[in-house]
Amino acid sequence: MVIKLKSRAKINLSIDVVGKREDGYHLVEMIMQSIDLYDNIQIEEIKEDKIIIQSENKNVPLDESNIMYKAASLVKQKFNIKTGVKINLHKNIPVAAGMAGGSSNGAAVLVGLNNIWNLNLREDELMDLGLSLGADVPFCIMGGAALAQGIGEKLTKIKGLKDTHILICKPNIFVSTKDVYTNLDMSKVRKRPDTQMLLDYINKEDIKGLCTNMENVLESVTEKKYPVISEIKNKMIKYKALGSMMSGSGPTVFGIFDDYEKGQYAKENLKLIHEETYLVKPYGGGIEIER
Ligand SMILES: C[C@@](CO)(OP(=O)(O)O)[C@H](O)COP(=O)(O)OP(=O)(O)OC[C@H]1O[C@@H](n2ccc(N)nc2=O)[C@H](O)[C@@H]1O
Ligand SMILES: Nc1ncnc2c1ncn2[C@@H]1O[C@H](COP(=O)(O)OP(=O)(O)O)[C@@H](O)[C@H]1O
Repeated sequence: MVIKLKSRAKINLSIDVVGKREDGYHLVEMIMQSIDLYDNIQIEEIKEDKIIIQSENKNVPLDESNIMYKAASLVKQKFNIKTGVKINLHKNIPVAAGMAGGSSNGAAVLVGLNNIWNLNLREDELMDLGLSLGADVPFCIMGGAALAQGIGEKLTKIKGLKDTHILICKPNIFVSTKDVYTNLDMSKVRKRPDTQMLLDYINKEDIKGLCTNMENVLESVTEKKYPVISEIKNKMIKYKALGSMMSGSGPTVFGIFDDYEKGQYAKENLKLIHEETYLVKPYGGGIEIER
């Protein structure tokens, strides 16, 4: 059996850190939004008891460290499955970018194998399984838009963005999420988000209110190290984005536009310098099985 999936990226419309767990993981409050930028994944069942990962993207590991390998291995062990899978990944989501590309790929493999091996796991069971692969994996399974708490796994669905255009721009640097959290010093954070106020703006569809008040405390680490992030944010505003911010641990910067033409103009200009620039729409779902 062969199954094809769309594995979608996310952006964070806000990130606050409200505490730290004993194991070093940070307690967060984040507003998550799926976007219609996706990787294509094909999973094929094979007779041998093996997990084979293939990708044409040179930045993606093909060994046991690939989160898709970890997801398949977890399912095989938990359900004592003796056949294997060949997984092919076509990457469109920038790698190590703050857009949960890897987490989304892991989520897609869980959803795909649930289908291939008729495991009949409910979405909440898949999300519990996904948490052991990474803090953002449960959200990637659910998709749409959510308030994320805990370490990112306590999810409350929210309405999310609709009629906006989101310009994604990833400068050619690679950021480690672990390093960013490790170097975070909350006393150096200039401004923290008022999460409830942002949720109210989203609920009222007041995109301007959202855009002028979005904050990501992780910018204090990544933006300081890489000035190119501030440069892209300034350009987004110059090209008439309603607001611009870094996503996740970075380095991707996004800008929100209410007008397609303005977004397109900004894209054409930013793409001259930063190859990985995409104009996308918010998306209301998570992983999608292609029939
Ligand atoms: C920052 C965020 C915002 O959505 O996204 P990305 O930048 O990765 O896209 C997430 O919190 C990233 O989630 P995710 O990338 O799944 O994290 P994991 O793989 O579980 O953890 C990677 C490392 O980040 C740190 N980590 C992660 C999540 C969290 N709430 N606190 C942490 O301190 C831990 O040090 C961990 O070793
Ligand atoms: N399927 C995968 N796709 C992308 N990166 C992966 C994957 N599996 C493991 N990785 C590793 O995870 C790291 C973080 O990648 P990624 O998930 O794209 O970052 P982020 O969550 O910041 O967007 C990469 O540097 C890469 O080595």
